[in-house]
Amino acid sequence: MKIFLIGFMGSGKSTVAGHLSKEINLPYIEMDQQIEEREGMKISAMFEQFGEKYFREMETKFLETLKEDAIISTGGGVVVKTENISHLKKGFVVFLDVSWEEICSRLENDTDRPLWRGEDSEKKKRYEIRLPLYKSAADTIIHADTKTPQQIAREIAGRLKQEHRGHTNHKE
Ligand SMILES: Nc1ncnc2c1ncn2[C@@H]1O[C@H](COP(=O)(O)OP(=O)(O)OP(=O)(O)O)[C@@H](O)[C@H]1O
Ligand SMILES: O=C(O)C1=C[C@@H](O)[C@@H](O)[C@H](O)C1
Ligand SMILES: [Mg+2]
Repeated sequence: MKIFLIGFMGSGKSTVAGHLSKEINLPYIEMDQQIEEREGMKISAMFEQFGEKYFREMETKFLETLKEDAIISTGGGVVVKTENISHLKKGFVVFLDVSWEEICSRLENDTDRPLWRGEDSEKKKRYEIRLPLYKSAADTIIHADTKTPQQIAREIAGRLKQEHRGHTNHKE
């Protein structure tokens, strides 16, 4: 089974993926990192040299070619292309829903994320545009503002069990 963690930059996808991996004993993949390895360059350099559109194409290519079962910590912008959402739908999609205020506090000193730069109003606009996209792509939504990464991982594991029971019941 593929479990996709989706959410805005700083929502905790990478952190939670590590905990969930231990909780359910499934390896986790860092989508951004895999793209960097394939392309042999950092995402920030990709944005600078080839632009965002190129990077978005690399995200689609990653999803198209993903074979193994794993927990996938996706890139924060994976939902901006409709085509990507149909790939996500082949797995179980978990949206880590974190408020704008909490995102800002978590990323206060971040300098590494190419789209976490510039005017606050631009960043907030991006967040607001994406919120409904994350929600509609999700099979389940976790409110993740005030819980620890471990608590969130356990909650996801619980929802996966529910999902599994649901499928089993349908067959009966
Ligand atoms: N549940 C949490 N509570 C408090 N802080 C958290 C929580 N989850 C993650 N963080 C912190 O928030 C920051 C961002 O987390 P993380 O890198 O996991 O987010 P991300 O969703 O993977 O971001 P990106 O999409 O940019 O890769 C980190 O400093 C992390 O330690
Ligand atoms: O929110 C976004 O669009 C991005 C988030 C990061 O995970 C990276 O995938 C990249 O920096 C773009
Ligand atoms: Mg991450």
